[in-house]
Amino acid sequence: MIFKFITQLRLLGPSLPATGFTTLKPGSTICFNGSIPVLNRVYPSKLKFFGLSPGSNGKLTVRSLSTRPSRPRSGASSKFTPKVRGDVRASKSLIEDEAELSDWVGELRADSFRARLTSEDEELDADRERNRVRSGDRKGNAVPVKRRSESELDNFRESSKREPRGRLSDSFSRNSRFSKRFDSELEDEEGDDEEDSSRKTRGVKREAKQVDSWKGKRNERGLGSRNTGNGRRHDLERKSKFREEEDSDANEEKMSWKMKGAENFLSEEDSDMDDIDDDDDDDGDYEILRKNASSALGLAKGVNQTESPISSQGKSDSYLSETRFDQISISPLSLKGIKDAGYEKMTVVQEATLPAILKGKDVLAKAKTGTGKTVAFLLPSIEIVSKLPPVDRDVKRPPIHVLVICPTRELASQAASEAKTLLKYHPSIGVQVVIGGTRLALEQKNLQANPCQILVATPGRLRDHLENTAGFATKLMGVKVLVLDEADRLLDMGFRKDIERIIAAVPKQRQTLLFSATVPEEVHQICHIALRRDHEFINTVQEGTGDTHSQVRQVYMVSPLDKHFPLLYVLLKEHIADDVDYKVLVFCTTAMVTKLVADVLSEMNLNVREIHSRKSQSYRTRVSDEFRKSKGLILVTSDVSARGVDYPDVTLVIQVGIPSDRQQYIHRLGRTGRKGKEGQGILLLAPWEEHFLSSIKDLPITKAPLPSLDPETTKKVGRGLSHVEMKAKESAYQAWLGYYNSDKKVGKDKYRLVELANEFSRSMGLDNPPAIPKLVLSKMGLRNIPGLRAR
Ligand SMILES: Nc1ncnc2c1ncn2[C@@H]1O[C@H](COP(=O)(O)OP(=O)(O)OP(=O)(O)O)[C@@H](O)[C@H]1O
Repeated sequence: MIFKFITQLRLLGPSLPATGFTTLKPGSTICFNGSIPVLNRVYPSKLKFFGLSPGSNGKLTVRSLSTRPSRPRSGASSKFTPKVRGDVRASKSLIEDEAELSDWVGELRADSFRARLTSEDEELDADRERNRVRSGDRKGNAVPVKRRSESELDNFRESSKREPRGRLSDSFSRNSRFSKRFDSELEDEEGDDEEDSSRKTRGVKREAKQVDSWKGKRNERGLGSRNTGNGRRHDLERKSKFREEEDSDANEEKMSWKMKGAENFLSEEDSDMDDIDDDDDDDGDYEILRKNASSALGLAKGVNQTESPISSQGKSDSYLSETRFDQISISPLSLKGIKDAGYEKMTVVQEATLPAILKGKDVLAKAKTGTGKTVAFLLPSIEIVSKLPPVDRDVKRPPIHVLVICPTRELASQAASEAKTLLKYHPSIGVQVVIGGTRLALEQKNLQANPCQILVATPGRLRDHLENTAGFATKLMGVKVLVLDEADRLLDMGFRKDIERIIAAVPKQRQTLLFSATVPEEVHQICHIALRRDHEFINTVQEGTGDTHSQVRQVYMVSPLDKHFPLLYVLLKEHIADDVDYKVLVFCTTAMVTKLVADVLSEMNLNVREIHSRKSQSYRTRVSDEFRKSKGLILVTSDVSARGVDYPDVTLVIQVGIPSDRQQYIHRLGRTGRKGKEGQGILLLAPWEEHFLSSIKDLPITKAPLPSLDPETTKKVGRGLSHVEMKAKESAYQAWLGYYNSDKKVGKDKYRLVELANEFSRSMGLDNPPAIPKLVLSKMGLRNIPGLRAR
């Protein structure tokens, strides 16, 4: 009774001691005899502050919000502590040089060793992981943000007028953020890979003739046109669109298909390195998924399972809030920029995060893909900069006030361009972008000539500037706001070293904002390296709605590898026949496999572009811009396009092979269904890849039957494959082997792995698998495995 009284008092007044809470453990529930609904309504943020989530039963669940460095915990979460670094599996990324290669192999060996000696531990870990997943821990949810009530909004509007803008809270004495160092040996993703291109001009012409027979089959698999409602038909009269000659800027692109010993053997920079997510094979879970197959068929047959209201134009407005930008207190200059950008209402995540950011809080925000997170962190950052005293023109090294880090070059460029839009009427605030793949010297010159208060960067290139650009470190000492976009990606092992280096280079007294559509539990464990202890976790994904959009229909198909090329072709043809405005992304496991798939589809006369890390930055930018503006185009891509890239109106996302983890699946799928629009997603797996499904079992993905393949199609695809260069096949084979070798499940049994790789080789039309340099084989831990050819 006394305890109840103290805690209730504490909730009503933060100045009172909360002694009772310190004794509570996460997961405990507290009963408040019916007062919780009232407390939650009146003091939701206070409940959240104490890590308390109100349950449907009127009880509170204690959830620790402390992100202090803690002792290593058991289970998957412990992977984020340095002591158990060895648990991190080898990178799936391209390993470019010998040094990286040795690091990678070091990890690999350690893994193989563990695989042999610690199977018991692994079982234990798997059990813990399963328990964690069952208890819903994986979602890492704090209190989901609901739409603000009018009274709450009024308070927000009022307080936003009262709060001095741009005040950076510096009243927190931070614990040393870097009391621990993490010694990941994995190298960064954004290497300035000098690259490539096959100069080959594919001379691809879109087929004008469409195959009507496919249309009838589409609805059986729930992949009907998004325009079905409008009864849109393919326009047979539409003129063929010729693909641009790819070698128009051939001078800029260098041939990268030189086999450079070991350099060329693995996957690539952009295949995901992370090891956050465990895909434990859980037969029980998978059984549930199987049982859901009936609903899968329901979905496949076009049953509308949509939860959010979709308008007749196939668009849901649920990502928008009721608050208009002109109702909140932001500078007139920003408001003008917003109006020009065409934004009227705030999106839910913008409405939820703006007040906290403007109050100076550190924020970790989770919101679904395509719901306006970029503006959510840019707008308040601009407001903060606009309230700072102007920098004296004579200052030799004008400070950078806002530093935004993005994991890929495309994303960084996109964020910078969004910032430019918002800054249209702020002539005194400059924005610049520094990304890999461009000349460092040119960027140095630009930074010198056009000082900027807002800098958007990829981690590797920023580090480069820190180390090589005179005065750059001094400029970073002016940072007031640090943003990590796609925070979970930036905090995983692939980027950790760079991010730690960057955090060490900016002042401790700053505000930090972490945004992503996926915030796995591990991020809560590790975010203390960037965030203050009292940060707010703002989760706009409502409990029970899942991390993907309900208006995006998701299906998976399972078929032997040798059918994947013909199936992919048929699925694309069907979609093209369905939707004259088709815009498709095909995600592949590695850069070299991406190139192979693009080559095959081009040979089949589909209108295809490719984008991956082995392409020059100028090529990547050009293709990305083209795809953004186009309709009637297929972009075959590696994970360089998985996160954040905002291509409007993507109609279909196909993922071929297992994504590196659950997060990557969600982000890739999130390229469609943006801004409330409808979309479709297909995951094409081989039977031995089905274990991945257990990691996405909470998502509304259902099994769809395979389209039938007539012999003519299979022959046609075979002919297409036979025209693809042998080198492309060799590189794809090696990359494929590298990718699956690092998969926890598939790579465990090396004998089986080689059998599967050779199945992949046969699927490319090769009788014998390509030979692989001995050095490469030994680095991969695959020497003397029967079935491999060494050279
Ligand atoms: N208030 C708004 N009203 C309408 N459109 C908006 C608004 N804010 C942002 N947008 C637009 O929404 C689209 C998606 O925004 P953005 O790319 O920031 O999404 P995101 O949540 O960061 O997605 P992802 O998780 O994939 O990175 C962009 O085209 C952006 O211009």
